[in-house]
Amino acid sequence: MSAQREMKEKNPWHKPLTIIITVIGVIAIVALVTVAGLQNRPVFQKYKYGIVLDAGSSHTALYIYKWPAEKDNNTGRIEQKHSCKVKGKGISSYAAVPEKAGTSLTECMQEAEMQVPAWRHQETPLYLGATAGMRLLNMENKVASDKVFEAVEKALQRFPFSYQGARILSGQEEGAFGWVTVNYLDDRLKQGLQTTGALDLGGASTQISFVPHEYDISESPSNAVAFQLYGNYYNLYTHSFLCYGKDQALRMALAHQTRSGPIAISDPCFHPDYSVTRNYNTLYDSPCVSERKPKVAPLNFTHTGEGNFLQCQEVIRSLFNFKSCKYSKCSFNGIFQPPVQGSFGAFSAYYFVMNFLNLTDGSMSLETITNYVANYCSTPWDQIKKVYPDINEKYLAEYCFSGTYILTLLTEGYNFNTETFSKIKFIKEIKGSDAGWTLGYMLNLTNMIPAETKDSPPLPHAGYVSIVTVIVLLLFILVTLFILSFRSIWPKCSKEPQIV
Ligand SMILES: Nc1ncnc2c1ncn2[C@@H]1O[C@H](COP(=O)(O)OP(=O)(O)OP(=O)(O)O)[C@@H](O)[C@H]1O
Repeated sequence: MSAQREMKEKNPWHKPLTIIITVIGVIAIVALVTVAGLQNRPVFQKYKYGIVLDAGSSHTALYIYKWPAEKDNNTGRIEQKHSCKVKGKGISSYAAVPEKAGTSLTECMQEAEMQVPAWRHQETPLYLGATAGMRLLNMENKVASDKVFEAVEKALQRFPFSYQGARILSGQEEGAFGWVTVNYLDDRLKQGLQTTGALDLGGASTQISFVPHEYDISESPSNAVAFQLYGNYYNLYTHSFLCYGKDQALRMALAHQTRSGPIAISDPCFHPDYSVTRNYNTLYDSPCVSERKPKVAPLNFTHTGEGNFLQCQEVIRSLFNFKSCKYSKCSFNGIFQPPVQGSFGAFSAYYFVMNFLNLTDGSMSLETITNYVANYCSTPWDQIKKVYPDINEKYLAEYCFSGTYILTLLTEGYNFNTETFSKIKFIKEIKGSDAGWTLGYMLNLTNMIPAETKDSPPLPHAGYVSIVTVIVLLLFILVTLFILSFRSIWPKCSKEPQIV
């Protein structure tokens, strides 16, 4: 009782001051936390956009990408917002009527106008990249190729976007940008993780790209691409085989079988009972086979199926030259290739074909997959048509060839074995964005991947609020202690101490 009394005597202002400090403190904390919370709440997300047209040999596709506007400085995550498949064939097929190459793009471009907010149109970059179809047309007929580009440019410039040009990508660019796309979408570049290789099977060319172990780039400099991304260095091996996309490979396989100009062939890569009439001129109308056209041949030949996987592999093997290699190691046709290494993402036709055959599971061994394809090939054509009535008949007829081609290319061409094959994932997209070269191409042209700076992500909202709260609490305690330590010089309160 007397101790309490003593306290009161010593701290006559003790109680009111404590209450005032507490009230002010609580108000300050509530105010600060509220302000911190409200201020840091993400504002209505605004996006920027970029458009890339992939003018492939078989068709053209339009991709729209978007990224948060406030993170324009290399830190925002870019994702695919929309894609549009242009109706009809690839732009190279319009060599005889170039204007149609331009008009064919109209529908998808109109879709892009709807997809990108109007107030962003003028600042949205628009690119067109052409791949193997135009590479072949350019080799075959440069004038026709230029005319197609002229028509395409004219058509694209009519739209309100920021047109950045149309050009043919080199095979090396196609391979390297496909690799960038896969690793960017997987977040491997930013985090400096081990990268994934990229396998792309188009209609007219195919690409393989990966970062090999102990890679001596001087052995074949034309296959090396050096990158510095997010502060990490990569020595990428990449090669593009022109004419080894699945459509041109099929042409080569048919050319091999019709080299003597027969009136009919029995093809092991097509189903038993399959039979169509094909035209010699149409078959040999490609730089991939034109030189092999038989001197004497009828107008047409009958193409019938046999459905024999092993014999089909024999035909496909004849498309690869394994004889000459001036390097320490080659894939085929005398092209340098270090041993395949690590995991791979296989996309485009690799995915279309393996997905149709139900072989994208990942748990299936190479042997199981091979047996499945062999069994599929031997199934009669009538039966196949009955089981898959809704599948495009051209694709359906070719899955036996395509499946066999994929397995032969991977195992005998690139030297994947049972173990390394199991590290291939057949993919269409990653986190909602299609796998392919287009995203990597745009990232490069818009400088969206910094070479040096490592990204340090901003503090998440909850972390920010917690830190502000802790700082406020600490400040509050500090101020209280400070005030209390000066209590002896604090002016006396109105009430005189009562001495009882
Ligand atoms: N659902 C499908 N089933 C089977 N094949 C398909 C399917 N869809 C597309 N294809 C074929 O897959 C191949 C690859 O298609 P993709 O669009 O990747 O090639 P591209 O870009 O036209 O060719 P390139 O890259 O060589 O210029 C083409 O031959 C195409 O016709």
